[in-house]
Amino acid sequence: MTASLEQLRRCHFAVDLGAARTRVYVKGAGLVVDQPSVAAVNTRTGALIAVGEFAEKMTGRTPDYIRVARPVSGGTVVDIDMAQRMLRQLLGDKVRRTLRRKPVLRAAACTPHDADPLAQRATIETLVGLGARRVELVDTLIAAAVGCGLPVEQPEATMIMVCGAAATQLAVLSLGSVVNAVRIPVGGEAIDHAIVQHLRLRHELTLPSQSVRPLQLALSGNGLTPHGPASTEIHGLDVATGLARSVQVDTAAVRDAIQTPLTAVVDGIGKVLRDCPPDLVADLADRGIMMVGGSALLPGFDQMLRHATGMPVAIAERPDVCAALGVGAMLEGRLEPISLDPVGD
Ligand SMILES: Nc1ncnc2c1ncn2[C@@H]1O[C@H](COP(=O)(O)OP(=O)(O)OP(=O)(O)O)[C@@H](O)[C@H]1O
Repeated sequence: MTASLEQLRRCHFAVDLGAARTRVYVKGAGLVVDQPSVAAVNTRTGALIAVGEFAEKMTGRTPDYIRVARPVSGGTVVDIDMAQRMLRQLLGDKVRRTLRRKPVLRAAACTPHDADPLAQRATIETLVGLGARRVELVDTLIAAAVGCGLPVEQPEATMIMVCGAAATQLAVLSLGSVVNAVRIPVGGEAIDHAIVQHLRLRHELTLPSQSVRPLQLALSGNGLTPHGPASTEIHGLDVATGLARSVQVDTAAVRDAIQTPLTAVVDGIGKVLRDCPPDLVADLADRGIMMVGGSALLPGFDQMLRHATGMPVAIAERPDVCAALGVGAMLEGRLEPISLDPVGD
């Protein structure tokens, strides 16, 4: 599915439409958009009121006539029209004018490794609606690996773990291709959800829908590991009375609450390694796993994986924007193509 480096070099901009955030890389200008994938619409007039950070702030605080929409769900564009309007607004007039000047506008887009043809079509249509005459698709796993500087083009194994909002994708790469990959439908959202449920059931506390990142609150410091704080104070609303209340939450209990989603991720690592050729697995014992994606920032997640797998685990320098920077590097021609042409007899 991944386009060739030659095709990507001819693209003018690249888009990574994620369930949580949208990133746009414009050739020659760098990362110009990194905003939540959210749009707010006036349902009476159909007009777009806000996009990105501001629209996200509106979530849960809107009157009847304003709808806050998320056009991307589970890594797939579910509302093409809304995604186009959101992207147009996020790009702004200046960037759009620059792109419009290209005689044949070419775009690249990151797509999950296992995206089905319908999901791929939806991404392509979204960008065609923005004026792109050709759209190249790039596997998010490869883009992220390039973005964090892994030597993907070498004949040695590298393991990348893209920890997104809706899903975690894991792959072993070698010679510029995916050798084996899995997609686990567990990401930052599932972990947040597990904590919200825990607070509701154990402490009868609800958290305002979007104002706080429940995870950050509950796991302040290094809460995912036993070395973190023993308890942490959380502010929320009492389930029964609706009044504001604060509780001391035991971090060990929170750790247990998120064990189920995190176990699925550990199982995924085992699954990828089991189906890999032994030589590549041997490479990985030294090289380990590289974590990218926003959820890689979950405090202590890397230590937990290190403990569970016994492998070295590292977090990329800018984990959240790796995929966008990786596809950007391909657009700028910073990646040398590997030659796998027949060498002759
Ligand atoms: N510092 C942090 N600590 C914990 N979680 C974080 C942090 N920063 C971001 N996240 C989580 O990372 C997720 C967003 O990651 P990212 O931007 O990679 O997602 P995405 O690319 O939009 O998602 P997907 O790849 O699933 O479509 C959110 O669930 C968010 O809660």
